[in-house]
Amino acid sequence: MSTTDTDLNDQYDNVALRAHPKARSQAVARHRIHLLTDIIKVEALATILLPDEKGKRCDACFHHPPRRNNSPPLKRCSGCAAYWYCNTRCQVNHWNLCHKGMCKQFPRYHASEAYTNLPPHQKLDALLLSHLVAGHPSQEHANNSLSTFLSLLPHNPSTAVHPPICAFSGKRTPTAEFVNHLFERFENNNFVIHSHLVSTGHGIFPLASRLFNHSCAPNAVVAFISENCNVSMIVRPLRVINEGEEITIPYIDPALPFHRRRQILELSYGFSCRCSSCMLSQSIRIINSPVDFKGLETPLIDFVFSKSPEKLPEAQCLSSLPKSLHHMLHELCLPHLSATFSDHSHDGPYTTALHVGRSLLALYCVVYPPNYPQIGMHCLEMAKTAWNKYTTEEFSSDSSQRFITLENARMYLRMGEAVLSIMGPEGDIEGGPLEEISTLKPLLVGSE
Ligand SMILES: C[S@@+](CC[C@H](N)C(=O)[O-])C[C@H]1O[C@@H](n2cnc3c(N)ncnc32)[C@H](O)[C@@H]1O
Repeated sequence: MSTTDTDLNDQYDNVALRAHPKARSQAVARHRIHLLTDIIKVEALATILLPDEKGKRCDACFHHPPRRNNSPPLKRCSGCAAYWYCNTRCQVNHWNLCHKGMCKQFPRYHASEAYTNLPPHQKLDALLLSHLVAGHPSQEHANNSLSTFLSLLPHNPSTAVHPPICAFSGKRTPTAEFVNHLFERFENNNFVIHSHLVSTGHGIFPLASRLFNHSCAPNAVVAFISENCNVSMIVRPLRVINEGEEITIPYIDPALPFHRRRQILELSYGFSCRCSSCMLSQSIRIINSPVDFKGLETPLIDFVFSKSPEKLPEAQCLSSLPKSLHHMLHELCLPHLSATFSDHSHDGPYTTALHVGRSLLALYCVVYPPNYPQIGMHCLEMAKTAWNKYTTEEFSSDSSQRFITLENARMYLRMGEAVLSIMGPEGDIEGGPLEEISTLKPLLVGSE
């Protein structure tokens, strides 16, 4: 173990670093970690909003002001007119974190050909790198967070050439070597910041990158919150994690088809995943010709909910998935179910939405570990769809059908609440799923 590992080991209550045969080190649980524990909280070293979010969220803490008439609008930086803040505190914090070093030069940089000709993903890297360098123009006086970032495994040390960054105004001009050194660590260490599964930006959270390896069957996930005029990441367990067990997070969506996951992990992160999910998926043969999923939906639902139609399974269903249902893992199946569900859950017919939505829920229980946030969010959507059906459709003579629909809405709300409470508050609290649950619950409970 390096000195950094030893330093890190002394600092955190829940996590210890151990050597790992392939990934340098791994984070293991110091003791049994229970649900609802914040395993670790890490403040961002640098962040960048996605272009669609600019002007809608605070550039410092990513807070999205509620859409109420009396809520104060975001304040715009009067220097560059391109950054927005909740209030003076956020503005001052961001100024000190990075904006001071680039405000003056930003409009010219943003309009330059060197920047505008970059493809979208490189623009994001260029801006994030500009933020990082503006706040940390050299290795001198590096704080803990920057030192940790510099200790991370680089992705492609020999080939990385940094994209054009915003000129820095300050005493020490950053050297190209230093900027490349930072950029080498971008691809395999940075995070997509999200609020309830919607991406809002990119960010650098060095300690989290240093600690957690990837698994497609992870036992923890990351959530992001606005705190102290900055964005913080919280790592939360999806289940009880035993003492000494490795704590893993997903770097990519575990629902992606196996071959796609393998490709991204090899290209962007430089390793082949050997997690239980990949080992199983490797042995599953899926035919490439178009498959009619329809005939398989009901057997899949029956298989996943065989113990109880009203309860989510306690274990991931992939390892016991019968061969006859393997085609449901075809790369077209999940996107097809998901698109059909979202079309019909908004515009109806709700009966179709609820049927397809149940198949999608069953498939989620195969590709995700229990308590994965997508499962909870989908259950909430199912509860809302059943409630829409209950309140808007004519049930004429058949009142038992109406009652079954209400019971279904209650069941999905219970399932969604159980999963999303494990995830806890994150992202936009106002209008977020936990708020939606507390609005919907009394309506469902009070109806007959
Ligand atoms: C964010 S870092 C994780 C921390 C890393 N273990 C360390 O010691 O700094 C990402 C890098 O760790 C390695 N890694 C992460 N998960 C891995 C896994 N499941 N198997 C092998 N290598 C892994 C890869 O080299 C990847 O590019």
